[in-house]
Amino acid sequence: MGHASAALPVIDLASPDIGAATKSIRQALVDYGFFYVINHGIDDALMKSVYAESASFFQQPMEEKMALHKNSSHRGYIPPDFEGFEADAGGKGDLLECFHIGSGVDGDSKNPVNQWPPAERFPYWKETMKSYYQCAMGTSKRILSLIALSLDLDAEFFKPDGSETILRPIHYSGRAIESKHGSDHGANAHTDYGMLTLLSTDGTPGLQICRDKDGRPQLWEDVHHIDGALVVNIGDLLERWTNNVYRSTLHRVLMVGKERYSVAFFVWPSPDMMVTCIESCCSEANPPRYPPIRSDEYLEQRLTSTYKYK
Ligand SMILES: O=C(O)CCC(=O)C(=O)O
Ligand SMILES: [Fe+2]
Repeated sequence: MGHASAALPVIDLASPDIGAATKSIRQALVDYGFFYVINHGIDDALMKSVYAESASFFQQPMEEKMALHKNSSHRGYIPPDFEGFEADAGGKGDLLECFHIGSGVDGDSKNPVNQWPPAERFPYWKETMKSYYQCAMGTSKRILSLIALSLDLDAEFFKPDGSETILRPIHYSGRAIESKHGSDHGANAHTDYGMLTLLSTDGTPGLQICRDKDGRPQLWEDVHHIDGALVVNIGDLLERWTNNVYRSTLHRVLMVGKERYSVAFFVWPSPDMMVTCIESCCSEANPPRYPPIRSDEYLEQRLTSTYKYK
């Protein structure tokens, strides 16, 4: 693609050497805000089923998909050109289409906000997505323990309870559709908002990171695909929590003239968690840059400025 490839570290989640894994994660998050994980515990067969279900949903006519249009709980189908990421240059929409599935997948009847494709036509959709959600949550917790240890915190510090976590199957058509904002990117340059993102792709290239968002010209590096590995990155909330010691890195997805599927999993802390500068990330010489904020307040602020829906 004519770009340099990012030399992201590969973290082996099955390694018994926790000290070494913790050290590599720290370095990765200081340098890139991104890394790969292998031996992550998500079964290959499950992964394939998620892609198969995702493809069968997105291949439907637009009217069928729009019947599950994103609701006021931000769950459901999001058509192309709908999101306007704050970080993008001219308010252009993304060409991707995606589907948001949140908690409540664990049978939480207090939170019945998810939408599901009709079971007659999609008999395995819900079960498949539920299984993936649970596996990805397990993997995320293991990664978050290592991140906590890398910050001299208790391994259980981040305690995601899943209530704000989102599973998001994504489809890029590969065609440059007629966009009302003139976008030509699958996903425009953005940072993720939350704590941690787990990303799986079908191997089609397009994902790029920019380590210095203020550099001109911006330098973009390809994140190449490693079979069986997941890409992990942190979001703005964790950057803020670490007083900018760990980086929430700008990334985007270019259209390469080929259809592309990916599956993102965005992990948030519990809604009532106070995000207060982590002790090992500040000192007298480097005082906290941000006031404390509740995790749910921060999420609300970010969502309100991203989505144009009413
Ligand atoms: O599809 C991808 O590879 C990246 C998606 C992404 O960055 C996002 O959904 O936030
Ligand atoms: Fe992202």
